[in-house]
Amino acid sequence: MTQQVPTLDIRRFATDKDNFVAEIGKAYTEFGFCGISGHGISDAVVDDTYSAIKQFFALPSDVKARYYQPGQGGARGYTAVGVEKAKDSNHPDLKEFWHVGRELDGPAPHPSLYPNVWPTEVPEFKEATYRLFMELENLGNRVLEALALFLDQPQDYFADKVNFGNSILRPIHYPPIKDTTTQSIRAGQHEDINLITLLVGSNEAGLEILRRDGSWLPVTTIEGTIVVNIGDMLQRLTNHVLPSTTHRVVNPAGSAADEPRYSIPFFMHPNPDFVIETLPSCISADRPNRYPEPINSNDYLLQRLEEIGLLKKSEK
Ligand SMILES: O=C(O)CCC(=O)C(=O)O
Ligand SMILES: [Fe+2]
Repeated sequence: MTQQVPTLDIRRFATDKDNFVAEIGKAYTEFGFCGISGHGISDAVVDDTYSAIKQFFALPSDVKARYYQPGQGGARGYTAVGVEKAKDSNHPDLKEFWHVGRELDGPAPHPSLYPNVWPTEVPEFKEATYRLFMELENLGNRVLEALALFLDQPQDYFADKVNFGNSILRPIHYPPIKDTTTQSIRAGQHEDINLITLLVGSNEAGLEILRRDGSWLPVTTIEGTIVVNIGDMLQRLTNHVLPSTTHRVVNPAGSAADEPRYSIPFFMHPNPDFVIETLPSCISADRPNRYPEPINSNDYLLQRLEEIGLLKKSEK
């Protein structure tokens, strides 16, 4: 059977709400991933961000390294190749990345909402990436509204749980692969930690999701589609009604290994003090509560950052 991650036009959430909610729910229960078209984020916003991040990643390593922020678990600024690895893997991922967090008007409502740092070498970096951050957050809020209805919650269920979310935009550069005998891959198989992830740039080959039968399914979407997937925090909140699907980015074969790959996931997080407690509507006789112990989102995040090598025990 040929399978493909479905794509849905989010404009139908306004015009054909009930069917849209049922279809997005089906896409996520089956795949944990769904392509979103009709999102209204312009090519210019995306292109400006790609142009800025490519300029940054092209800088000398020692210049980039100055933007590493010790003790934050990579929460803001730059993280070099060889630092992050998938949980339970011994081989670090073949990628470097930058994290943009939420800009705040006043004092941070939680210490984990660190201030941003910006690369002075690329003056347009801040405006371009933060514009994309805001537009993706907007889109993420609409996806969460649809998911709230699918979960028998009020449409605005997530609104006051994500308004100070510790969300991050992660521009990633996967450099050309020089050592083709490496045991590492671009991104080892993993599940995302957060509520939902919105991925811009999924048109480039490499992303694959793990199906229940153990096979890997490449995610291919048409240009302009934003891929949105469920992370572990939402999987936990929904008692696995919405599954967080394992995925990876594989190394390209042949001469394609000489080409870099760029992508920009936006990890949407709840407010740091949000307590993840299984939704009663997701518990039944057939689906007993897997998580009787609620957990604070920030504690959950710190535990997970340590597992993937971004935070050392002593820094917690
Ligand atoms: O680069 C991609 O396509 C996916 C990246 C990813 O899965 C991640 O950073 O969590
Ligand atoms: Fe991921």
